[in-house]
Amino acid sequence: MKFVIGVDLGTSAVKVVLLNQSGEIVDEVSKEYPLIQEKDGYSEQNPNEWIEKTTEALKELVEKFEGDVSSIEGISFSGQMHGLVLLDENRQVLRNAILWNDTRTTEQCKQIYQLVGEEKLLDITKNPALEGFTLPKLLWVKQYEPQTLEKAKTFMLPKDYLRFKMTDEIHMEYSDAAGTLLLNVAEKKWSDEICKLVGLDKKLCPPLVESTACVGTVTESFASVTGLTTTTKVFAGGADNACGAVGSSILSEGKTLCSIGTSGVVLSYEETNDRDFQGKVHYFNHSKENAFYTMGVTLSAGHSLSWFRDTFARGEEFTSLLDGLANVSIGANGLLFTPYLVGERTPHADSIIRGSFIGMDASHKRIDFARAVIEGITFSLRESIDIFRESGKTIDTIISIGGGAKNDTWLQIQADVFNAKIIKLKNEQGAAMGAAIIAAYGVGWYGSLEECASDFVSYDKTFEPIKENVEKYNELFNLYKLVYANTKDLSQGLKKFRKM
Ligand SMILES: Nc1ncnc2c1ncn2[C@@H]1O[C@H](COP(=O)(O)OP(=O)(O)O)[C@@H](O)[C@H]1O
Ligand SMILES: O=C(CO)[C@@H](O)[C@H](O)COP(=O)(O)O
Repeated sequence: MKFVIGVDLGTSAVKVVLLNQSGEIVDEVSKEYPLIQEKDGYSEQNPNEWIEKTTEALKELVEKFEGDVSSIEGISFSGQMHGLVLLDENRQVLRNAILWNDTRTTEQCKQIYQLVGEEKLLDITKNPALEGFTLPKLLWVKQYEPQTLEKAKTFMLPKDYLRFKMTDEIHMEYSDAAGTLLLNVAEKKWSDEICKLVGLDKKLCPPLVESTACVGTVTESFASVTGLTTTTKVFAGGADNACGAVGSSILSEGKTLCSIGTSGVVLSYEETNDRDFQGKVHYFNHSKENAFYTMGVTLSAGHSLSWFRDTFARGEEFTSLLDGLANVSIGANGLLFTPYLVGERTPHADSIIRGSFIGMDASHKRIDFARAVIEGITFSLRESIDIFRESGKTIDTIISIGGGAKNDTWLQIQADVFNAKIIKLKNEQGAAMGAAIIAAYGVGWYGSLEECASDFVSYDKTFEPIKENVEKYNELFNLYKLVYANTKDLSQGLKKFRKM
């Protein structure tokens, strides 16, 4: 039997999965790491912690593996998007990585519009300037830590840095490069024009490759600490959402994905690069060559639930926190939650807005709050679905993955709020699975990602929308949408009282 490994470098943890040639997950190991949030809007991680935890996870996986390690033919990656990693000329990390959910860069987003122009930016990158993307972070470092940028030789994204530490090779692949705001998405090359207009040296941009490209083999030093062999081929991999799409077989037109990890996304496959969503949703290169996807992003999806647990039920498992969720009626007994814990992206690109519970009543119990959090996250994702529906897409079936797909009641809530059939996969780890599929295709087990995904991805259960629930949720959703407009000024006023 032969094997491949998929590594998903998430925001809350790294997950490594060992897959056999029949597409079965033989083993998986996960290691958590923290977010560093020193100030309001800041969100960083230490890249060396990613390496440490991934090394530990791979070592554990290999130690438990009973077969011949050289039968692990390939390894590939999925990673949290947009995070800025800066390396000096000795390939050493210059500062903590600034992550996708860090919103300190509102000023730099405005600068990008002034320097590039909104129309040109959309034309070249297919996306608006959002705080989470990488270019605003580069400009923030240029403005506030100029000595760091002067020392920088190259910038990287999280999983590309991890792959570099395994192979000694520096690359970036298209699906993640698309989230930097420096890539000409349609032409698949770094944009000279944007680099010039914003005053960044294009030499900072690493060489570009396809997600499925073999970029080397595991180095001797990495093999010696993990137990892997130096014959294992390393494939570039993809952005976590692109890999989530591969790992859920979202590889043809008409397919929709909902992924609830730390962030939450609703993603739709696009065959071409010429649809016009006026920047209302992100438009990125897929991990499948010359394909694309559009997506709406809720910044704090799973994060809202983990924040709620860590703040009010520290140490409890999600399963116990959510015990009794199904017994709380729709609308959490009159409680609404908006998940704007670190600001929002879709449909409100707003770094200042913050979350709220509306309708607190003396009778509310902790489980009502938990239900309100889950419903609020789901309403937020419904706003992305509505953008897609308004553009003419039919969304009647959605594959749901990520930590949020672990709870069946939440999956039924998704079916009722989205008014669509929800499919749960046998393995909710779509992104790690996607990475493993890229490796399986890369080593030649299959002739295409589609063939591999159709063999490896299998459905577990489906959740049909219940008409009566859909109607109740439609009414609640209309109230939910009013909360943003009514709390926008309040959030602005409270800004100066936040942790600076
Ligand atoms: N048993 C569970 N029930 C409901 N939600 C869960 C459960 N386990 C995890 N989650 C949610 O999933 C999130 C983590 O999802 P994951 O896909 O692992 O994230 P990431 O890829 O960002 O690291 C948690 O923040 C939590 O909200
Ligand atoms: O910023 C985005 C997408 O644009 C996020 O989706 C990140 O890619 C993080 O993903 P998770 O850790 O939540 O999976």
